[in-house]
Amino acid sequence: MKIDYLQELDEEQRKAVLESEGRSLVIAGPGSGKTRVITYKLLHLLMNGVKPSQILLVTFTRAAANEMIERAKQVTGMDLEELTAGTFHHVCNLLLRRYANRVGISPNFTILDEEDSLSLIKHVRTRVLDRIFQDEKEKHFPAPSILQKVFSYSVNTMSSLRQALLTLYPKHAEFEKIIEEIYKEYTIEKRTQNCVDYDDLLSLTVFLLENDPQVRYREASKYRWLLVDEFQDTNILQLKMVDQLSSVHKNAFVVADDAQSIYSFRGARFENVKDFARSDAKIFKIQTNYRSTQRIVEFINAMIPRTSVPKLLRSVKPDGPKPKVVSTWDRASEASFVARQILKLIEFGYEPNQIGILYRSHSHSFDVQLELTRNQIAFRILSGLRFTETAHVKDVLAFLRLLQNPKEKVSWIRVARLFPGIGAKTASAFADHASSVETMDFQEMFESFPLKKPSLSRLREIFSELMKEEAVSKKIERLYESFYKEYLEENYSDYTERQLDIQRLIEMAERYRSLERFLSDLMISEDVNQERGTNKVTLTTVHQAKGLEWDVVFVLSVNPGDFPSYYAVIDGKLDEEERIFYVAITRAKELLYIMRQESVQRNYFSWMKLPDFIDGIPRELVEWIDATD
Ligand SMILES: Nc1ncnc2c1ncn2[C@@H]1O[C@H](COP(=O)(O)OP(=O)(O)OP(=O)(O)O)[C@@H](O)[C@H]1O
Repeated sequence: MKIDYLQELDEEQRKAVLESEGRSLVIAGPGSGKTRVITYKLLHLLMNGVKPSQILLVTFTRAAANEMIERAKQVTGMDLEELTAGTFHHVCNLLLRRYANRVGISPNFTILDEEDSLSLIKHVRTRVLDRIFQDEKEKHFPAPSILQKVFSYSVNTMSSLRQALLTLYPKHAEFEKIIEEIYKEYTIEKRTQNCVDYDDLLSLTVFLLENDPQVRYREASKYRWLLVDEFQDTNILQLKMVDQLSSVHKNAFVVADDAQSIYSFRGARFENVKDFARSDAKIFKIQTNYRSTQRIVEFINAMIPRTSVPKLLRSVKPDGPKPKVVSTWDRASEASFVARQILKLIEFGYEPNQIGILYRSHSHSFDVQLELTRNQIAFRILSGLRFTETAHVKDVLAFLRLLQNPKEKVSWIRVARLFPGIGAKTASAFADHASSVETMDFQEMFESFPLKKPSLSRLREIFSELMKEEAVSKKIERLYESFYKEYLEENYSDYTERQLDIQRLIEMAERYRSLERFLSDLMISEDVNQERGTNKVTLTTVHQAKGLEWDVVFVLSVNPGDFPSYYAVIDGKLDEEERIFYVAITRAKELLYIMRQESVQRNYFSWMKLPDFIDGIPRELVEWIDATD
């Protein structure tokens, strides 16, 4: 039995399993079998006398832990009930149930999920603002979702609220004191209600282990081995936990691909891998790539992020075509190239579900969504809602739909509610009125409505402005500039992404003369996909593609400003952008297309001289395709 399982490992993997002891770091390349190594380490420990109760296995998701345990059960035939396994949050919960009193809560505490925590923040925020501003409304004060992000970032990076605010939302720095007050009251609320949020689970555990040597010793003595997967995405609190819980037996086996650390916005700390390596850890590298063909692996080797531990991946797969860099003219021609190519690939025998379209930002996929729909190619989207379903695109479309059909109630209710002082009741009353009056004229509709409110006058003005514009794109532009841009800033923490979506919608509208045609093209996209089965092309952001793979991968919009993202570059996060690009290209098994648009080079960001990933590609490793005509 022992011989069998070790033979399923290659030499580097076997060495990592057999020779690791004390603090050990397995630096793994993409597609090199990280899961296999950690599972076999677990097996190996169990087969060599370590009891299940002496092992702590920490994974990124609960499902990953379950899979590993199932495999270990199959091979060892052992009962593994006593093994502690799951995410960091799961482990924290177990510990805090035991020692809650020592951190000022009762063991029967309840856990708030993100939505619960958001509503508590909302409640506290209203109370504090009412107290400070009384009747005056402070309309520029950050929304509850922004506060939630700031609080969470500050906990997970162990930085002050001020630092978190300056990093994430410097434009709200003037409200620092009030935000601090809300945070304090939010914390008190949680304590008096005996509940904790996800971030508390981590921070209270670390606080407990750090400040109570007795508990630390008792808990750390239990575990002879700590096994941690996806270590590149841990934050500072999680690193501390690993150190604390391995402080007696000193056996911590962590697996990481530092080049795939892409969650810094959630507080993940890519430096954890380097800090761990520096702390006299034994280092193992696993560098055989079982996923991609030779040419793709050569390309991956050339594109390793500059800040990563050097690795040289070897491929075991037969040779295939070189990755392709395809120049198109703009988003529309990129989309039509991708759709045409997919039709050819399917004709050639590739299954749609073996094709992935990856992008840095959800908005980069809009034109492709439209083009796939036109070509009757079914797709599924992992990266969130279809763009016509996102709240902000729906808002804009509601205005346009009313311009086309002023009788449509749903859209009236939607647009009216965007304005302060208009609640559900007034919105419905106005919608009823608008759909029942004879006239199709907006001004008359507003004039004949008995209730007068400043917000309704503002809405009326907006419609009169929109009527003045002929072109569809100009209508959206006007709406955006005069009202909606500011609305997004005030209501969404991720407003920059949403603003980009609207700009993309404007670009798309530029290709249409008729409003009716534009709206129908956007709306019919739903139907085609619902009719099809599950064999669909996948559209996803690179973040959501983590751990996945496809035979064919298209990476969209590799243009300076799009990918690498403009916002990340100006925030000094180019290194993380390089890692995101690395994750994207390492998902491909056989064919890889890197798409770029020439028109974007020539206007937009060209004067800013933003970094360009295409410049860093060695010419001989790829095939260059000019599809600009
Ligand atoms: N020694 C091996 N021999 C044959 N196949 C292997 C071996 N080790 C791993 N594999 C296979 O390689 C593929 C990639 O493995 P896995 O998905 O675990 O990679 P990974 O390191 O998690 O990749 P990534 O981090 O890029 O998502 C899997 O299909 C796995 O079964």
